[in-house]
Amino acid sequence: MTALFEQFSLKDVTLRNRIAVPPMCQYSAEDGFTNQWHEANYQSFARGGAGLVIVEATAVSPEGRITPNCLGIWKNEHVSGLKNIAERIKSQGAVAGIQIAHAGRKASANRPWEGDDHIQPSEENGWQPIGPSAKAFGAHLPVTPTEMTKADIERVKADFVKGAERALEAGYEWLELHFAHGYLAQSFFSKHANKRTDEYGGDAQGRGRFLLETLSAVREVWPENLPLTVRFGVIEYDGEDEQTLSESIELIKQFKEIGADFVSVSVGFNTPEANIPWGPAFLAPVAKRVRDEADIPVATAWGVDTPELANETIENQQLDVVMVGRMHLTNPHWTYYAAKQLGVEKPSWVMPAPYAHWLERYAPSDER
Ligand SMILES: Cc1cc2c(cc1C)N(C[C@H](O)[C@H](O)[C@H](O)COP(=O)(O)O)c1[nH]c(=O)[nH]c(=O)c1N2
Ligand SMILES: NC(=O)C1=CN(Cc2ccccc2)CCC1
Repeated sequence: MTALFEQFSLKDVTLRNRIAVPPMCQYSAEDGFTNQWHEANYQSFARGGAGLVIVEATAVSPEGRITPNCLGIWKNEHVSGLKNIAERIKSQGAVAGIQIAHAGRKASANRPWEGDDHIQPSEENGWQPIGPSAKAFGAHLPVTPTEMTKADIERVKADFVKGAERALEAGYEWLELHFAHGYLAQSFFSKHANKRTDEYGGDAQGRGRFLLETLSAVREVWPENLPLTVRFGVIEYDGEDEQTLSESIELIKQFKEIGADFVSVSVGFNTPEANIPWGPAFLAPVAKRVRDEADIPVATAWGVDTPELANETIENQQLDVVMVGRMHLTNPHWTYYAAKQLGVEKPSWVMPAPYAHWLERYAPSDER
C-alpha cells in the first residue's frame, strides 16, 4: 500500500489519506463572514480527494484579523456560514478542520496583493495592534503594538475559548490553534517580540505561559474525542536555532500533557532578519525531531510539492500527515494527480463517482 494513501486515525476521526490542505488565508471576507469564494475554494480541495481540509486562520476577535478581509468567528452570526463550509468539505469525503487565530502585532495589514504592509491605526480601515510587548515586527509591519495588560490576556484567552465553541457548533471535527508564523501566540514565545518582566515573559516557561493557558482553556471546551491540534513555529532561522528548537520541543511536551493530540510543525516568522533555508520539504527533518522527541503525531508543510516527496516523508516516518498548500492552489485535485503518479489502484476513485467513473476510462491525449 502506498504510504501517502493509507488512512490516519486520531481520536474518533479518520482521514482517508495522509494529505491535508493547510490553512491558507483567502482575505475575501467582509466583517468576517464567508461567501461564495470560500464555498468554492474549500469544496474544490475536498472534491479533489484530500483527507483533511483546514479552513484558513479565522480570527477570534476583530482586532485579531491580519487584514480587514480575514474570516472571523468572533460572533455567533459567523457560525452559519462556517457551518456551510464545513458541510461542503464533509460532503466530498474530507475531514473538516479549522484554524482559529489572533494576528497580534501583525494585525491591521493590507492584503498581500495590495501591499502586505501595515495599515496605520489612524486610517479608516486600520486598527491598533496588540502584542506581548511594545515591540514592532519591523520591515513592512512597523507599527508598534500596545503591550497587553493582564486583562487583555484574559480577554483574548476567552476569545479563543468562544471561538472553539463556535467551531464545534459549526461542525468542525479538527481544531487547530494558530500558535505559529509570528502572530499573537507565537510572538509571546519569541524573545524577539516578548520583553515582558511578568509571568508571561522571561524564560521559556514564562514566554510559553500564554500558549499553555490558551490551550488549557480550549481543552476544557473541545470534546475529548475530536483532535485538538496546534500549529507551532519551532524554529526561527535567526542564528539561535538549537536553543529555540530545544525550548520548543520542551513546550510541545507540555502541550501534549495538557491534551494536544497533534502538532503541525512550522516556522516562527518573528523577525524580518530570518534566513529561511527555503527548499523542497526543508522542514520535514525538523518535524521528525519533534515527532520523535515529544512523541506526538506531526505534520509539516513547506515545499512538499511532488507526490514522490510527500510519500517519502510518510514512508521514512518524518511525518504522519503532509500539508500540501500552494500546489492545491495550482490544482485542487492534487490528490487525484498524486494517486495517478504513485500508481495507486483505481486512482480516479479518490474523487466522487461523477468524476471518478469517467476518468477511470479516459487517458488524456498526451498520455495515449
Ligand atoms: C495564500 C496563503 C495563505 C496562507 C498561507 C500560505 C499561503 C500561500 N499559510 C501557510 C500555508 O499553510 C503553508 O504552510 C505554506 O504555504 C507552505 O506550504 P506549501 O509550500 O505552500 O505547500 C498559512 N498558514 C497558516 O497557518 N494559516 C493561514 O491562514 C495561512 N494562510
Ligand atoms: N496566516 C498565516 O499564517 C499566513 C502565513 N503566511 C506565511 C507564508 C510565508 C511565505 C510563504 C507562504 C506563506 C503568509 C500568509 C498568511
